[in-house]
Amino acid sequence: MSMFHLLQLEGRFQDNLALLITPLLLSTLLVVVLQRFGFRKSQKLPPGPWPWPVVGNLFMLGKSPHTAFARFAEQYGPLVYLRLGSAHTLVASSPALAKEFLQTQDHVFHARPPSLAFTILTGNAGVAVSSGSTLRFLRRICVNELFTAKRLELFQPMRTAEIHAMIKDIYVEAQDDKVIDLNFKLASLSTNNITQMLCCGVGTNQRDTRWFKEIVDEAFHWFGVFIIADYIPYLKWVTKLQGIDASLQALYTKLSTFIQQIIDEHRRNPNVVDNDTIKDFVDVLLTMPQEDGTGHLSDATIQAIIIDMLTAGLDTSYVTLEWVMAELLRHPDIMQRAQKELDTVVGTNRLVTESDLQHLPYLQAILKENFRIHPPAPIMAPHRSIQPCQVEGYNLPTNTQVFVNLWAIGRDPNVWERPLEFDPDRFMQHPEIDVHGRNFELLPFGTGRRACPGRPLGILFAQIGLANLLQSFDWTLPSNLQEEPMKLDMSETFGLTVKKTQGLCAKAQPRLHPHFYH
Ligand code: HEM
Repeated sequence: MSMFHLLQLEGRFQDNLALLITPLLLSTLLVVVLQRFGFRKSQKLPPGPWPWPVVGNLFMLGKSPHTAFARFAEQYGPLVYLRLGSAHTLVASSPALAKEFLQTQDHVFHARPPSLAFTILTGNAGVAVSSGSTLRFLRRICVNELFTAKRLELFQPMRTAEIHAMIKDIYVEAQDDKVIDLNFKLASLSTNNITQMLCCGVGTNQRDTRWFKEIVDEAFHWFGVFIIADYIPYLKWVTKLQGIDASLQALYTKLSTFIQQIIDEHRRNPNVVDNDTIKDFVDVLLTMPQEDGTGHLSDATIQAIIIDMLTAGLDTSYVTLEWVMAELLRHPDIMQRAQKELDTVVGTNRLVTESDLQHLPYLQAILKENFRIHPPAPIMAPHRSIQPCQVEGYNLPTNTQVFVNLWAIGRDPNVWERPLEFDPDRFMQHPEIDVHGRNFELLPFGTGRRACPGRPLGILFAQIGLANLLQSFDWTLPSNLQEEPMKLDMSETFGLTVKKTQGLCAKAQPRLHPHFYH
């Protein structure tokens, strides 16, 4: 999760600029004086571009903040100071600085900046907007109850059934020589997998999961809208005038009403709780006590956790598979080597299973390489300091927000040899580098108190999804690109997660005996 909901730019800032001009001009005179002669003069700050009055450096971010941040790092060094509206902002673009903010000073930088969209859409509860003891409590639930190895194993039949259904679908289309819309197939797979595990394990149907995707897409739209009040709080009234609060409230009502129906349904028909019965997360959450150890979690808290997981988990999971398939289509030699590994370890007389994954080091190296060059959440989600602190000799005030630019670190020639080359062998030579938050040069899931709680599922889903796609089919690009695969368009669209601008399409040739596809 990427969870750029807390940044909310997606390039729409410029589109909304006209709406903001009048209030900005009115405010400028006052703020320019405070800004020029206030904070910046009294503090020695890291280098960075000069901020404009009121808006600061916001307008310099354009449609791809991660690449703009990388350009600033080239110009000013790995620690850059920006002013986004009135928010003191740092961008960290080196493994050493990632370690400083996410490990050494994790106790200071573990809060999140305020976000109107996220506050309203989660009912101001849940993991992403919490802090202090509530945050610790909710994260304990995620780590100790929801994403445990045992729980993930219980959901294995569901995951396998969904993946096999997708493989069968692709087989049918491949028989008709159709070009496969991988973007759509992978997004549907991720939606079904996550919604079933969260709350649709029982009692709901395909219509419900499709509905989820629609409403989550609507929420994503809002996470991508630039909301001026997040950056310049005294302009809250502009946001109200634009009707943003009301629209967000209406969406929240729709989302929470639907999830409440699911909670009520689970309450009426509780699933048997034992090792042989698959329970979804709502079932688990209904049994959990409150923070003080009494009673049960409130419905509002359960709703917020489910909304957190939906928004953070759906897109991150499928874009990982889409980017890695795009890289493999550009590098047929790497795809063939991964298939050879599958044929050697698993063979062609049975389908790959999750227990095979640990024996597939090259497949794992491919995914690490993909996380390096295409981190789904390229600037993570912003962290905010809860007290004044010192970093590299600079005195930073409370409420300084920091972005760790994973995208820039992954492409930095000082960190990686030939950084723009897709070469999984770098991780075959260094298998000790993993994505579990111990190696600061590769942090696709973050690390520390705010690290992604869904990491075990994110990794598992990517590995088993990729293994099945490669074992079941030979993949090639559509005919116009077959001769020159490197011409495949790899442009990115920034948002909650960075997506391929053009959804991936490819041709599939079955590799296994036909009975495996039925
Ligand atoms: C490939 C898949 C995924 C990637 C790359 C990913 C990445 C991330 C990153 C970078 C963060 C922010 C970490 C930070 O700020 O320090 C995050 C947060 C989060 N992720 Fe994931 N994620 C993935 C899948 C998932 C899944 C499947 C779920 C749940 C179903 C999930 C739930 C969350 C939640 C709830 C947070 C917020 C944590 C907090 O604010 O304390 N993620 N994720």
